[in-house]
Amino acid sequence: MKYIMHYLRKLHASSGAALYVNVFGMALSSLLESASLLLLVPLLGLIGIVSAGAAEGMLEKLSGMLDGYSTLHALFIVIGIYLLATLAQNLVYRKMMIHNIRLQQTFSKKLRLEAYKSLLEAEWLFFMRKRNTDLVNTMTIELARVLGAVQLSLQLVSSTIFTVIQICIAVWISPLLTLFVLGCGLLLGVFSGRFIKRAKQLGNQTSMHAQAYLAGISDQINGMKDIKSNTLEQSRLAWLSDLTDGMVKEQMSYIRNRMNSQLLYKLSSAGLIAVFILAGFAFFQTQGIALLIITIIFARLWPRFTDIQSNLEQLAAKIPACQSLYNMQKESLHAAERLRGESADAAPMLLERNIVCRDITFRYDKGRGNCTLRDIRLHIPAKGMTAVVGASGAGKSTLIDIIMGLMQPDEGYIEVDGTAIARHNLLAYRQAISYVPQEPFLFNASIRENLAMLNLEATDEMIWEALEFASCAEFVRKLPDGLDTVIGDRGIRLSGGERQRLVLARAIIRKPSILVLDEATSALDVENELRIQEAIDRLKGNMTIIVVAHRLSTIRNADKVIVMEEGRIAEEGEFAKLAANHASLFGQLLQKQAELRAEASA
Ligand SMILES: Nc1ncnc2c1ncn2[C@@H]1O[C@H](COP(=O)(O)OP(=O)(O)OP(=O)(O)O)[C@@H](O)[C@H]1O
Repeated sequence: MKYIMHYLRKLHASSGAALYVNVFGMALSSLLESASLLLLVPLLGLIGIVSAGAAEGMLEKLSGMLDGYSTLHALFIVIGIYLLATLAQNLVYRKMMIHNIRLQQTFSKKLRLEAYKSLLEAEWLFFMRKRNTDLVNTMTIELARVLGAVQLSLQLVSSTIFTVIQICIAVWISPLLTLFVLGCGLLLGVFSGRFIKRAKQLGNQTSMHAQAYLAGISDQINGMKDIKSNTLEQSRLAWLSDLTDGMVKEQMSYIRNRMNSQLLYKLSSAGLIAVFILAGFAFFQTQGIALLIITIIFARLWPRFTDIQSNLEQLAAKIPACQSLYNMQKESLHAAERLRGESADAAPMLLERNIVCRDITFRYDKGRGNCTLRDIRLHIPAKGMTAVVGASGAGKSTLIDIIMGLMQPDEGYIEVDGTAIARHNLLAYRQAISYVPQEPFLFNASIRENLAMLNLEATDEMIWEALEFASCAEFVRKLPDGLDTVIGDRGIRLSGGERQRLVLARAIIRKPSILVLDEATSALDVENELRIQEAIDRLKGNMTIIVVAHRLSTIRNADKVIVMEEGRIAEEGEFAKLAANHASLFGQLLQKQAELRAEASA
């Protein structure tokens, strides 16, 4: 319940007084509905279904008010009041429903924004530790279930208010009989506790299945080429079949649990009505018309008990989703970068002299395990091209993430032109960097939008200039919609090389002081690679370029090469000098690549 209360408190904070207006409106609607029901008493007396003498106590008073009128007039008055009460109830109900949806939608927007903001503000390490699809699952399926839980809670409050009002009226008419029925209801509530518990267990399974499904299906759709080329279709179908078997079982258990509880409620409802009609006559001396009214009230009230029970079960099944969103927000807030005193549009830092790594040490598993980077002392000259090379797992990407300010070192720090990078200037530093990742990522939008995202003031002229620079203007010109062509998941398909060059154009349009390319040429053929090389050479001298390279042929023009080995800098210097020393690690790496290339072309 703690997790649901957390989101209800948020709803309260988001809606303020409007929430009380809603609850009050729902209560008013119930009251009007009950009032119109009560008018049936004199109405029935007037039209002679029951004799007027049968109405006693408060029923007598109601009928008594109409004493001075002729039967026809009294009938019109009662029907008029009945119609007015019904009209008022429906108008209030309509208004409240619209109000309710507005509250829900506002809250839904607020919750989505808040959850996404907490994710966006989390440090990069948080994302490295999480499975992407788990985050996607929480932000989509689980978040929708949380909104469902909040809606159910509101329904529960309104059902409870309605029920309480109806009970009050029933108590007014016949306290003893009402207490008797309530006693039975409570007893039933105690029995049905196990249905709610079971629903919560099944809700946990729903969350687990949704997580496994999303993770598996997105992995497999991303890896479809591997599946097809390795003929894994049957095994993947078997995986899905097993998973869906589990889902079917869980859904069947859930529906069985719900149907069982409803069966219990419905049977006991029929039994109860029979018992209290008999008891009304036998023990409580309730008069015919009062008994009729109580019967009507309880015939309407009992389904509300069933609704409350059903809402509680559905709510219990959604608790795991609330817990999952709560935990994600808590963890991401805990991992927030806590940048100090900087707004998101901080002016980019200018790099004039150098970037220096001062004795940097870093571990992924804090306090445990080996250091991924150890005592890194490094000097990256401004406006030059620096290449980072090394065997797989040597720590190249980790070093780049630290140099880009995405991860903070455990020891040591980064210095830019003699100023240490810390929380107060981290954002300005990052604004100075553009990054071309290993796997080129493009947003699901037009080419123009993709490029303008990094420079809101970019004109078409600037966009074409960047495209020319990255050697992609030619193929963009050939596209039917030119700059308006939609790319990304739902857009046209581009080759790896074309995507890579577009990402490079996007990086350039920002006119960054520092350009970081993580194996940016890995997806390119020889011709494209050469064109990219030319683009990078053109950029040399204008900005500081840091390249993580696997293909050593692409870094021949680097001003400085850094060779990494097991988290340390093993060698550094000019390409030609390092290459000339065949005994050096770099010399060996070159040798190995030359052999591999020779084998491949043989
Ligand atoms: N998120 C992570 N959590 C724990 N360890 C990690 C994580 N990412 C990388 N490592 C480990 O840190 C070491 C350095 O990894 P890194 O990715 O920096 O190497 P790399 O030189 O870039 O490798 P590659 O060329 O294969 O990309 C490796 O041993 C790797 O297993």
